[in-house]
Amino acid sequence: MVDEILRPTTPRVDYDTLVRLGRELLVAIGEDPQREGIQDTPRRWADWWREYIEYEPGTTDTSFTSTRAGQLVCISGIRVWTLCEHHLLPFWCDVAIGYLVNETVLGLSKFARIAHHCAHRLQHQEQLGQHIADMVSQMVQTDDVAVCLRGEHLCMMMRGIKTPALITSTVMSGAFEREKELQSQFLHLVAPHF
Ligand SMILES: Nc1nc2c(ncn2[C@@H]2O[C@H](COP(=O)(O)OP(=O)(O)OP(=O)(O)O)[C@@H](O)[C@H]2O)c(=O)[nH]1
Repeated sequence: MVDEILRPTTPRVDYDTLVRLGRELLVAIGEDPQREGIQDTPRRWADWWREYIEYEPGTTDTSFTSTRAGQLVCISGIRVWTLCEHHLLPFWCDVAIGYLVNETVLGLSKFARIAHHCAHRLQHQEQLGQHIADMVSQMVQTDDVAVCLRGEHLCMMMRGIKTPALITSTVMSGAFEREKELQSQFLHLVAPHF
């Protein structure tokens, strides 16, 4: 299973510690954890971390035998939310994935499951793109994989430089790296979603 290769086991949170840290966080920012309205906030905060970290993507590897190799398949418009590893603030990314069919055709929903699976960790955008490309590549058993991401980072929007900005990154492997025409075709086909 590819999931096991890229991420040996689903990580587990230390829930009780998270609840305690949630309480300490409130105190550290000058709040009274006993104040009405935030008494359950440490528990909710721990729940959110658990939901995020212990995310289960479901089955990601249903595949079929291809009748003919060479088709370009693109899946775009997948939106994921993830967390910037520098500031622990969210960023969203719209994800487009393309591959040249070899012998294996992956179930269409699995591309979105893979993208969400890869999103549920701390990282930066370039890592997210590479994780998705690596996992898709193993699933479809070819290096001919392209991934394009466009994202907006709260660590740039609501703090620091405080500017809206869209960040686009790409991963081009195999034929997508070698053949500029194929690369352009992929980017043209997924462009309406960006
Ligand atoms: N390449 C890349 N950089 C990121 C990503 N997310 C956050 N960063 C950047 O990580 C850098 C961290 O820089 P530091 O100078 O250590 O931290 P900082 O003082 O909070 O930086 P500012 O955001 O400029 O205020 C910043 O430039 C962020 O914009 C990402 O997904 N990819």
